[in-house]
Amino acid sequence: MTENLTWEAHRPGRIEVVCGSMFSGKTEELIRRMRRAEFARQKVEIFKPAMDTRYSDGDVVSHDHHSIPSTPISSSAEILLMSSDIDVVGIDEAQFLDNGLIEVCNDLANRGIRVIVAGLDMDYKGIPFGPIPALCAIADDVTKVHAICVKCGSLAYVSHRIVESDRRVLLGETAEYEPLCRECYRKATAR
Ligand SMILES: Nc1ncnc2c1ncn2[C@@H]1O[C@H](COP(=O)(O)OP(=O)(O)O)[C@@H](O)[C@H]1O
Ligand SMILES: Cc1cn([C@H]2C[C@H](O)[C@@H](COP(=O)(O)O)O2)c(=O)[nH]c1=O
Ligand SMILES: [Zn+2]
Repeated sequence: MTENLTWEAHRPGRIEVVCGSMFSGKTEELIRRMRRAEFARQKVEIFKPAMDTRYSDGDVVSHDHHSIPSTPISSSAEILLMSSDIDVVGIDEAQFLDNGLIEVCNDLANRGIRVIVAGLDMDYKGIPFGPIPALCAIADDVTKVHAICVKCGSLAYVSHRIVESDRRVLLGETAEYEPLCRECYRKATAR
């Protein structure tokens, strides 16, 4: 774990990215970091794309049903408008937000705000997803988390879609996706 453990005491602006496949623990890790910031009496605000209505309209909810209140947004620019006077900004499901998010996160960090972004690094085809790759490039810290491959038990690296659809955005959970390792994904998608 490369989280900066001295952050609570010093409060430099920074960008942290938590990325990985579905079920890898991104949301749990985001909630953990936000709760620790609250214990440190930091003012926190969590955002998520309004279109992510999977478990709740308002809360960020993990697959294990841990939750934290959030503000749904339709565009990354709304984060800037709502972050004055905030110490720590959290953003979940950031792969669904527009590329303006990269500049927004930079602006916030340059103002001294700690920004924690969680999102899918790749879509179901294994292609880098939305603003996440660029955010990894400019981040001060990147944590890649891993689910367990449901076929063989090794570390998963990608989310395999198990329903018929070639839309990039398709909300879902275990009925629609399974985390697989490279080898099992290759076998599952071989024609
Ligand atoms: N194959 C799996 N590997 C690891 N965790 C899984 C798996 N399937 C379900 N889970 C559950 O998902 C939880 C992580 O949920 P969450 O933080 O919402 O992940 P993410 O945001 O990365 O999709 C784990 O604590 C575990 O209870
Ligand atoms: C791979 C992939 C996923 N999605 C959707 C499915 C879920 O609603 C979210 C990911 O949520 P999680 O917290 O990471 O489990 O994204 C998608 O729309 N397209 C994809 O390719
Ligand atoms: Zn496997």
